[in-house]
Amino acid sequence: MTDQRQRLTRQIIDAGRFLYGRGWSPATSSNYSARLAADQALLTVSGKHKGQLGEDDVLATDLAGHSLEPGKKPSAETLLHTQLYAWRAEIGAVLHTHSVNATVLSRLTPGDHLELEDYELQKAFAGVTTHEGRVTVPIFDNDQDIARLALQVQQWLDKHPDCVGYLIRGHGLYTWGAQMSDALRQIEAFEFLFECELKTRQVLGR
Ligand SMILES: CSC[C@@H](O)[C@@H](O)C(=O)COP(=O)(O)O
Ligand SMILES: [Zn+2]
Repeated sequence: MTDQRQRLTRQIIDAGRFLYGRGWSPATSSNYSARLAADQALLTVSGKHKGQLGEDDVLATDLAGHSLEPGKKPSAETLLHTQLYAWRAEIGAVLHTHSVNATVLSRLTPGDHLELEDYELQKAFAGVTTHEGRVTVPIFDNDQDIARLALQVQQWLDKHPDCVGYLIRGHGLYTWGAQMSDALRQIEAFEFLFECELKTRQVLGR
């Protein structure tokens, strides 16, 4: 194994322990990845408990989502990762989680997006420097046809190049960053903000 693969594998395993520990990756849900090379990603295999990943529970793919390791079963949502690496050369890590708050908020929000505004923590997102602005989070209807879902996502990204993450309704969150630490920071920020949104709605009876 190359040093680079070993380092990224460790980051994925550690991310899984952390995200499972926070309750954001229950019951084998979620998938994680890191860019292995300009034209390759390293992704979690399908169906594993994400709090108990081992060194063999990742595989390399090309950016069209094809496995480069035939003996291993790639994540069902591989394409949702590789499309991001193909979209932006600066993306180095992608995380997908299934928290209660992301799931409930996406179900309670009608329409195709959610606006986060006036929160200081918006500054945890790449490119955001003030609370005085809106972070728009698209919400795509869930779809078991991942290629079709990836097409919807791509259409949004092409029109909104500053997008920092998205929700899939009743399913979960995708976000990304230059490094694994950036993607983890954004997951935490989204989770904090989703909880604020849900609590605010509860208090206001909305
Ligand atoms: C355990 S249900 C969750 C899955 O259907 C899927 O949404 C998911 O996040 C994990 O799929 P995986 O194929 O393990 O990467
Ligand atoms: Zn999922």
